[in-house]
Amino acid sequence: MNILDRIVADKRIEVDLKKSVISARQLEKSVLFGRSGSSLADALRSSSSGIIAEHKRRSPSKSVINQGLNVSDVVYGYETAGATGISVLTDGKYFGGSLDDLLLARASVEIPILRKEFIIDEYQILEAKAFGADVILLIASILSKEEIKQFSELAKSLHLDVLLEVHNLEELQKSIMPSLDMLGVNNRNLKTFEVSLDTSKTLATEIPDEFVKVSESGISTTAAINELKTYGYQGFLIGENFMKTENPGMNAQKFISELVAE
Ligand SMILES: O=C(O)c1ccccc1NCC(=O)[C@H](O)[C@H](O)COP(=O)(O)O
Repeated sequence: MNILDRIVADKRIEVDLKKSVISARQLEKSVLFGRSGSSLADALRSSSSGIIAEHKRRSPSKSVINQGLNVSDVVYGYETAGATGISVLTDGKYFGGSLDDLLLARASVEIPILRKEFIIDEYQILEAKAFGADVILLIASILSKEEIKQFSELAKSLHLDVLLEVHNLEELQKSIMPSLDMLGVNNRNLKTFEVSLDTSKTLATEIPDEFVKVSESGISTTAAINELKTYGYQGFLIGENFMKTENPGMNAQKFISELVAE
């Protein structure tokens, strides 16, 4: 079994257990469920940096990245640095994240927040809304076309943006539908962990113009972003490059200042 299959198998067990503790009805009663979110896609269309800065403690490909930081400090640092959006990993077992991280992030920043999660059930979309997210991630390789449609339509009905992630042409072709806002190309193969920015470059022309294009993973230089911009990308998801330092917010500030000055 590859790591992605393992993550998804564990996620199914986790979601079934959670449903028995907090019902969907209870999630819908949360104060944040009624909050009108802000659109990451709109923010990216008018942003000069396009940076979506991620809170990421560890990962299957790198194990520990940075476990000693306070999520509120990190995301506030990102917002102050000029990030256009924030990504918060909520998976516990493989990434050391939690829904509490999402809640604390929501309490700390105004800019759009992406719940970075392996969504395989509508329940997780209700959770995203109840814990303050503005955007959900759907990963094409773990979902059928019907699930992508069902989940993205539910998200839109809750006024959440949808970022659909692909890694190859087949995933892209099966996924294109009007209920998506952003198409993300993950430069990391989630089964082998191989990373290449060429993945974003190759798939760029296949993404219809109505979707905001987001390049994800393995981005560590402003030069890489300037090159990806020539392929039409407006969003750039960066985790490890910021999180591996003592002060991710300060690191992001330096990076974004350099980017917008070029
Ligand atoms: O990052 C991993 O090792 C990973 C492994 C398996 C599934 C997903 C994984 N990462 C999720 C992400 O998409 C990244 O956290 C995100 O794009 C940021 O990437 P990076 O800038 O390379 O940290």
